[in-house]
Amino acid sequence: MTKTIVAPSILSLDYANVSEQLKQLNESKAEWLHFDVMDGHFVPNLTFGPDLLKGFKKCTDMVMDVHIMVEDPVFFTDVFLKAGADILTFHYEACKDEKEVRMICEEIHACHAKAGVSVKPGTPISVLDPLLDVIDVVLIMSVEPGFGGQSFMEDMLEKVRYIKKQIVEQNRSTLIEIDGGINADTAKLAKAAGVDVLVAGSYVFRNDIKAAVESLL
Ligand SMILES: O=C(CO)[C@@H](O)[C@H](O)COP(=O)(O)O
Repeated sequence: MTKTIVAPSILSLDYANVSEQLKQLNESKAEWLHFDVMDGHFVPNLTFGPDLLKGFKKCTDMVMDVHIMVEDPVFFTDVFLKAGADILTFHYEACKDEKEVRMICEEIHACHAKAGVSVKPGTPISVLDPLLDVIDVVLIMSVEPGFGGQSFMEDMLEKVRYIKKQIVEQNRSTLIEIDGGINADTAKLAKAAGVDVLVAGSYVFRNDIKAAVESLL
């Protein structure tokens, strides 16, 4: 059986209680911290900038899994790599063409970070087939990006099964990450379909953090 990684999404963190929640995260089995960057254009919400990422990096050794939901991935890639992203995931839909996706992934690699590419629910996952050689993490959105607390779209599991098959056939080590509506029940479905990394926001932060993380593994 392959190992599952849990990546709590700080979108749902209680910002009146940050240090206590970070302490609990550091004591939990979560290995990645999912940092959602939204520009108010690509998605209808506005979130965090690079200074916050720098701050979090000082408080935890967790892998910084930065997901940029932005219209201009070229500009923001550079900004968040400099701020310390370990994994930088951008959206396929925000790129002009396949060539641009490849170029951004190569820029991320040149900064010794891992490259992730995400697809919204309406985008066919097969668009990533010819790009798997440069993608370290495929991030499948299982809700419309923008907000935490939405319901899991079960039909996204078909995308997981499809891309898993491609990864195996192409003999790649690309990880599959899923984001949106993850709880103990949907995590089981996602893992059975082939997901390696579970992003969970409201489920983790609305419950006992350590127990919630453990229930996803
Ligand atoms: O990127 C997003 C939403 O756009 C996610 O990372 C959410 O933060 C996940 O939240 P839950 O669905 O787990 O509450």
